Amino acid sequence: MIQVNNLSHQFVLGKKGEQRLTILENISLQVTQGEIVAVIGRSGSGKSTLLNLISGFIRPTSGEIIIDGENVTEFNETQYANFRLENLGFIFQNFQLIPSLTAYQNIELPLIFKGETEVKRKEQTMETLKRVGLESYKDHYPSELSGGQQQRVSIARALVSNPPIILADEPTGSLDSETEAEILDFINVLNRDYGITFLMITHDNQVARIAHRTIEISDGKLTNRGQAV
Ligand SMILES: Nc1ncnc2c1ncn2[C@@H]1O[C@H](COP(=O)(O)OP(=O)(O)OP(=O)(O)O)[C@@H](O)[C@H]1O
Repeated sequence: MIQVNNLSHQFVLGKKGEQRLTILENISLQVTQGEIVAVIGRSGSGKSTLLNLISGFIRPTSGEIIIDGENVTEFNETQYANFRLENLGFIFQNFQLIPSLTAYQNIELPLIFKGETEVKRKEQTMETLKRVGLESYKDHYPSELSGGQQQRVSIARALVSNPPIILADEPTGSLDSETEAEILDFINVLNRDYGITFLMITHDNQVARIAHRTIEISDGKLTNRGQAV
């Protein structure tokens, strides 16, 4: 489903680009359909960089990324943006909801970007709101929701266009432990019932608990930690 081959990334620093910082070196990994894979590693080890490379928000110095049989490394920006809309959902630690939009409007956004009709948008947004159990909160603004509810809205936004893969950067990083457990159970259900593949960054053992497999980044390289307990 996601195949990363010999991926390396250097950030170019300095006004004249005189300095190069190697973050990832010859990384290869595979995530198969229906897996929940956790990426762990100390702060600054390159976990977010790996996710940003897979998402196409930054481009690798070398190597290739194949998602669902497509060599996305060869895509131009427009092709990548379209591919993201169809295939990838995103969940972030700080939810990244738009404060001036209601829960409903935040969830509807990817469908507007996809150019769906109003009728289809309404149908899919309402169905997704039900799936995350927030129907009665649809007209609430993010500031009127708890952290867990905000993360549910952001999960709904990731789910609304039915992507086969969700990339999550510390999805429970700003939640208390009880809400974290609830969101993790929910991710587990989405994986089990809908077969959604999750690639999740975490430095939290709780998150690694629901993962089928854990990968560790250290010194720019990967170590596969095998099956989680
Ligand atoms: N745009 C950039 N330009 C230069 N260096 C960057 C850039 N983005 C990240 N870095 C550096 O790359 C390294 C890896 O950053 P990254 O955010 O991928 O780490 P991380 O493992 O996700 O960290 P954390 O757990 O703290 O979120 C860090 O040293 C960071 O300072």
